Amino acid sequence: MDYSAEMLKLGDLLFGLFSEALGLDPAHLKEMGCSEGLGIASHYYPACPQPDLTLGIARHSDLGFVTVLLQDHVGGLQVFRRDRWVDFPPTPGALVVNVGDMFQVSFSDFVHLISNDKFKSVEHRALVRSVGPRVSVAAFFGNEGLSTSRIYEPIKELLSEDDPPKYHGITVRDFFFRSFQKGIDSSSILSRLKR
Ligand SMILES: O=C(O)CCC(=O)C(=O)O
Ligand SMILES: [Fe+2]
Repeated sequence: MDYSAEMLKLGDLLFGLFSEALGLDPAHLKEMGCSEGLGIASHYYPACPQPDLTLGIARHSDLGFVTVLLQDHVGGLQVFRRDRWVDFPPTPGALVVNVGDMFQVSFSDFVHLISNDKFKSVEHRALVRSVGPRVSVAAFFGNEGLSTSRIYEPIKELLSEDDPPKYHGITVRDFFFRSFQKGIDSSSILSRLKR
């Protein structure tokens, strides 16, 4: 409960900063409901005797607006960048966002969509290790439980004649539904919402 409450505060702060980074009013993304629908998933990856034969979590990008991930010291998270998998090693005490031990923020498919490609969602996966267990805690903003009929589409203020909308709008619920139909480890549903 405490963790969720702190995450909600962090969410307000982050979405304020992301709004400003997009050149929008600081309250813009919060007013769109982006900091709502918090879902928290805790992962437990046991030590694996043959880590080369499996994965902790397969390649994917997160679906909601933003994910804040807390990971322990074991490591295993990888991010897909410039056509290769890059380790995202835990740095004890390092603050990527100014809270807790080791936080990192990844943009999810929905922020990708509403920002019209200005923020890009990041594909990632987690390996397993022969040492462990490894524990991580992912806080997802814009979780499937966000039951609103609101259609999320590229933000009008970010569009121009030279920068037309790249995606069709969709509700959070439909977005999750269609993504779960396709399963993890296949191309993002964003490609199917392209105009
Ligand atoms: O455990 C990790 O490092 C990644 C977890 C993750 O990607 C997720 O929960 O979406
Ligand atoms: Fe993820």
